[in-house]
Amino acid sequence: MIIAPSILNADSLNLRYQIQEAVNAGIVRFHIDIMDGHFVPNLSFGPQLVSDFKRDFQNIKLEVHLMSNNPKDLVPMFVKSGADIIELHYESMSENKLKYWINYLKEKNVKVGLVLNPDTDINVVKKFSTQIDQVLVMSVYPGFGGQKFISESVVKIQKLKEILDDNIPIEVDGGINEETAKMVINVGATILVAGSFIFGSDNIRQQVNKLEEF
Ligand SMILES: O=C(CO)[C@H](O)[C@H](O)COP(=O)(O)O
Ligand SMILES: [Co+2]
Repeated sequence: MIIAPSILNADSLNLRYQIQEAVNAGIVRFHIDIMDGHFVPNLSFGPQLVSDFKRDFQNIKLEVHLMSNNPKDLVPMFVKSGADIIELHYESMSENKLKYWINYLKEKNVKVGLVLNPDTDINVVKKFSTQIDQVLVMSVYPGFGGQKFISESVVKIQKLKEILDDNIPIEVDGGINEETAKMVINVGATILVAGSFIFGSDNIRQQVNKLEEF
């Protein structure tokens, strides 16, 4: 099981210290939410954050959750910034464009995740399953941290597990806490994104430990 903390709701002015605390608690991968103010009604980080992060935490893997319908400008930027994994929303572009960008990332040796919004049919993954490295199931509507976990996500993950090859891990993003983590792990999720549960507390190590118990 991998825990990928989302720094979306971390304290921007104390980011380095909060990241370091999570690393000290054993975290080896972070989730960077990129919001473009268009595909989702919020703004977050840019490629500079990713390159600074990679410069100062060289052993840490970064997954970029790209919430944008402007892949043409943003995908190359985040490849250049050093992202290890780029996660593209099924809903953000046509299937042909998605195939194009998945191939582009493969050629650049960047791993690819396919992201599904809460209302998206899980069967769409079948069209991409030979090309992707992981699937990210959104358990909230994308755009903001700190939302409530959508409980229907559990059945969705269970069904996705049945149609996906075992070598494609399922990641879950949104509203993850001790209870919801247990629910999604029980049905086959192996990567958990957790934002406010980890950074909304004064004790980051303790929050990481709580999720790592499973
Ligand atoms: O993609 C996201 C929102 O669009 C975030 O990754 C997600 O919301 C994590 O935050 P939290 O754990 O607080 O729900
Ligand atoms: Co995210």
